[in-house]
Amino acid sequence: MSTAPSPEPALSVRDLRVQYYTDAGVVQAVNGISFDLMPGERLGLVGESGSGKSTVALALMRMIRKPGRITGGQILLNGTDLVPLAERAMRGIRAREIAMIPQGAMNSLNPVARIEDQIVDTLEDHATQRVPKKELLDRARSALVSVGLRQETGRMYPHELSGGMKQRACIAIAVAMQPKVVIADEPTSALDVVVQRQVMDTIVRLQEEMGVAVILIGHDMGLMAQSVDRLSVMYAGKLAELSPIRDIFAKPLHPYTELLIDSLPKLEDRGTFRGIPGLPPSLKSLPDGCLFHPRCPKVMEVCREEAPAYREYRPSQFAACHLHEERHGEA
Ligand SMILES: Nc1ncnc2c1ncn2[C@@H]1O[C@H](COP(=O)(O)OP(=O)(O)OP(=O)(O)O)[C@@H](O)[C@H]1O
Repeated sequence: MSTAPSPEPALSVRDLRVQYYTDAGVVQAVNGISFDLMPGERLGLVGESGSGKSTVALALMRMIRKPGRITGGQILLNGTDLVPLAERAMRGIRAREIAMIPQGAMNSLNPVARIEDQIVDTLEDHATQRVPKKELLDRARSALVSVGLRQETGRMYPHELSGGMKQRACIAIAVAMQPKVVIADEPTSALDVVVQRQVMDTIVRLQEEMGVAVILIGHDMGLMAQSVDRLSVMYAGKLAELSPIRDIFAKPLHPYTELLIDSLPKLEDRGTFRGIPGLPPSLKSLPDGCLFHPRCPKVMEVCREEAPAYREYRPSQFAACHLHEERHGEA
């Protein structure tokens, strides 16, 4: 029996660490995370506010600024580790190979420039050779059409666009260079639910048409459920779990994932809100053992002392939890 070789990941992240050196102490924002993003995959990244999601996104783009620094790990894109790359080399990769729709992007559009000119600027900034303006404009306009906007939208200024249109314009800017990896940091926040769905559908459709690999960052597991192939759950700068979307809802490995799923609003318990008791730890002084142990309903003695390893406990399901370590030992 022959098995087809599995494709090379579009992006491989290994033991990535980022710290912010603030006057109040060192913030350990990303504490050693590892994952592979496969070509054409949609990978979700959820977690509470402050769990380090945006820091991961910025690190992957090599855009961490002072007082922050990548303190360890590898980011492998087409076999090249981006971490030690000189900024000059990185400039040739950003937008062309890996692009980001930053958090709040739609409010950072230049208010005095037409939308198509903003796309042309990005294309010009990252072009390796001089391209005639007419061709750049054509590419900008087709990027707008690809995100479901009319070509004429390109002649408009940001204030003439609705929130959903502005966010689509930002997506057009990110995909105009046809990168292999796109990171969308909370692309639907500040939009109403109907427009959220439309923007998410646009990202999914574009991903399918372009075959690009996408990392979607957000809070809303429900919205993610309908849009991603696999979901990763971040807690206090680490990955608690990464599983295919069906498995994560059907049989989550990590108690934190279970609690996140339980806290999703359900029709049958209208009016009640089930939150997760307690607060995440301060990233300036992390607890010993498992970072989730002070809030974990299934805490065991070992969880207070030893950090659990992040492993593949079931086929394609990764987690860091001693509950499975025991079973692992028995197996
Ligand atoms: N420029 C900075 N300087 C100092 N600390 C920072 C900086 N940026 C982020 N942090 C800290 O790093 C930690 C992770 O922040 P990050 O923004 O990555 O989290 P997040 O999960 O994206 O949160 P949110 O969902 O609210 O965007 C937080 O404790 C935050 O206060």
